[in-house]
Amino acid sequence: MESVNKNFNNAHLDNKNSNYPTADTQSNTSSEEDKELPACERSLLQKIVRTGLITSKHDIEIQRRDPKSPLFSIKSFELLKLHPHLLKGVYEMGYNAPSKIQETALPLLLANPPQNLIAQSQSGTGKTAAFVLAMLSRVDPEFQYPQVVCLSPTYELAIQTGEVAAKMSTYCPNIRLRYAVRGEDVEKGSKIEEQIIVGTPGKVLDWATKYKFFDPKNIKVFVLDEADIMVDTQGHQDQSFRIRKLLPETCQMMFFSATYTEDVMRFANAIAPMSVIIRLKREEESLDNIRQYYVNCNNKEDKYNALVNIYGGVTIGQAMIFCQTKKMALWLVSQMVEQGHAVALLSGELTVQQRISVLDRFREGKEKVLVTTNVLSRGIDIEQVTIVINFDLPMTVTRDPDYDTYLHRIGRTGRFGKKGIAINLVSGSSDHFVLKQIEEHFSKPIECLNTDNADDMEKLGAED
Ligand SMILES: Nc1ncnc2c1ncn2[C@@H]1O[C@H](COP(=O)(O)OP(=O)(O)OP(=O)(O)O)[C@@H](O)[C@H]1O
Repeated sequence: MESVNKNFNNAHLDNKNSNYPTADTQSNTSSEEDKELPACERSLLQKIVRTGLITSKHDIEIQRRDPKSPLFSIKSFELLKLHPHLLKGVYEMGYNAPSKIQETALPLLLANPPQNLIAQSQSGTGKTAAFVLAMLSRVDPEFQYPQVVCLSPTYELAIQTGEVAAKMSTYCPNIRLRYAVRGEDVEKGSKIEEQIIVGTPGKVLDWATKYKFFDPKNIKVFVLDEADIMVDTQGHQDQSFRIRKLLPETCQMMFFSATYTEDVMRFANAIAPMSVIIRLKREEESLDNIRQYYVNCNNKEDKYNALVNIYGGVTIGQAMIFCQTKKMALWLVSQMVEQGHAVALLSGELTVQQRISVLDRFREGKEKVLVTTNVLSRGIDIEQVTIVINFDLPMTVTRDPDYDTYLHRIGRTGRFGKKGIAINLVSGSSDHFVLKQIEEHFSKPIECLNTDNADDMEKLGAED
């Protein structure tokens, strides 16, 4: 029998770049400034570029509905009494110990009788890995019909979840997964034999009700992922709820969200009543580990020269360069490419598939420099980036300092030992004024750097 990863014949895993939808996910290209990406795309790109866990200093907050049910946390995966093949898959993924959210979520998710769970923690804290492990553990591979349904807000996010399931179940050859996403079809009149369905709400609802490709009464686990994105998407809440109503009373509900707004909680309580609610406070970005500099420049050509000096002077790590407009980003990239530098450009007019491909290459180190606009200013955390350069300072439309964007561009979440360098290229008195305000706002010094001075440049490479 085939394992999960060998059985994604209804999806396009082999060539990420060939089948991603584009039309409805393209950004507006008409404006001069790139708009920020929609939440679902940000979430996807963040998953693509992330290479590790976001660890948290905070404690889990637990709101328990049923005081009789046991609640404990585990410090090792062994304590979960997983099937040995599943445990092997977990270790092979490099997960040595459970993350903070997993410590509390996993015993609950695997408990008998099954418990409903609502879990909220920021992206990157290990939610997907937690529910995928629970989904795989609950499957009975002896039976050839769907037992688990997992809903994701978009095609791409569903594929990401499926890929985690594929890896984790490498040694569980009898567990199989089916994608229920746009473009996938099941032969009319036939029944799905795979035990896990991962898909988008509309498609799953159609498969359950209109085509009856599977019997919802056999579903033991219902996962709703990225709930905050679901509530923002027209129709998803309603479709999810309609699916939920088809499921048996005993079905275990697992509800995951990166945020905890009123809308999300209303949705959560409708989907997963009588849940244990666990929350992990967001790890705030900070400038603590960042050395900040500014370089005096006369014009954009001067900025470019400064950049080339920095680029030549610092050989470690990777750099991200932020421009305020697409036009400026294009100009900068063309200059750098002309001089033979390997640079990548990420701007708003790219399709989802192009963005993924740019970020994949950057993450793999094929390009050392990524030039981007505000599309990436928020919520994308590329760990291996050691230098962030503000080719243009972040400003609001009224040309006031945009403190949030500054922090999001260069700040780091409290990951131990991650130092960074931020360099602001400033030209003209208004830039200087904005820089001064930024310095005062964060109460952190921004030092002057002369990129023509060898001693100054040496500072950049120094450890502290
Ligand atoms: N216990 C663990 N040990 C080490 N790495 C882990 C562990 N759990 C998850 N990871 C890794 O950490 C990263 C984030 O995990 P995961 O995708 O599960 O987080 P998430 O909270 O679901 O984030 P998102 O909301 O973006 O999906 C992934 O690269 C994942 O492989």
